[in-house]
Amino acid sequence: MYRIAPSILSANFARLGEEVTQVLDSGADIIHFDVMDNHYVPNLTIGPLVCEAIRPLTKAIIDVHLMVEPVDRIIPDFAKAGANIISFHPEASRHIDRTIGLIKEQGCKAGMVFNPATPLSYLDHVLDKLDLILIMSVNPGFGGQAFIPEALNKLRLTRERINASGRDILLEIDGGVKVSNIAEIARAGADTFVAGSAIYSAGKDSDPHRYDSVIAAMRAELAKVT
Ligand SMILES: O=C(CO)[C@@H](O)[C@H](O)COP(=O)(O)O
Repeated sequence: MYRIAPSILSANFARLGEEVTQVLDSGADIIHFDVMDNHYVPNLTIGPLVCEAIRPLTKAIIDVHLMVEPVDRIIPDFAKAGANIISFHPEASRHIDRTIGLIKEQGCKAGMVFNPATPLSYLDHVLDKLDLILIMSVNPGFGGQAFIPEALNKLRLTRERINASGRDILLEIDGGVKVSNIAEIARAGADTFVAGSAIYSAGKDSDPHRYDSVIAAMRAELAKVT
């Protein structure tokens, strides 16, 4: 099963609530929530208050991607704000196993995120505790960047490790995902697709169905993958 996860980083923040409900009404599965701290990454975005504000709008999964360092202190705040999945970067945690445990103690699913140059060896010893692995196909910090092709190889290697584990772990890709490359990315092993600019740049602000066609086009591409 494939899941499409629009990144609200590229949404119009002046009307964020509508931007969330409109992508879901257009067939998206998950809301991807990018948290940047101007420290771990050179950009500053949104925090638990915004997560709490959008939580009542939907029962869909809110998938929080923490690009913050240090990471542990903010995890309970996002759990209280209604996050379903919380993912972190291993470089931003002093104690990876403890961070995973903290996310789970708070009742959320735990994900770990791999930057383009982060080795998959961080999965050693903790893979069995993860619910999601996020492969970054851009360097984190900004929407609208070009997909880094090496991410395909990393997806293949990660897919092998997930399959070998026999566990149900989502394999998510994030960065430069578009209608034109989503099928190739799925063939490399991803099952969950974060897309920011490709979705949120579609159509006109005034059209409540502006996201229908881009999400349908992504699904049509995914339907071709065998
Ligand atoms: O986490 C990030 C960037 O750090 C991503 O979620 C981007 O927001 C994806 O944007 P596009 O590349 O799809 O425009």
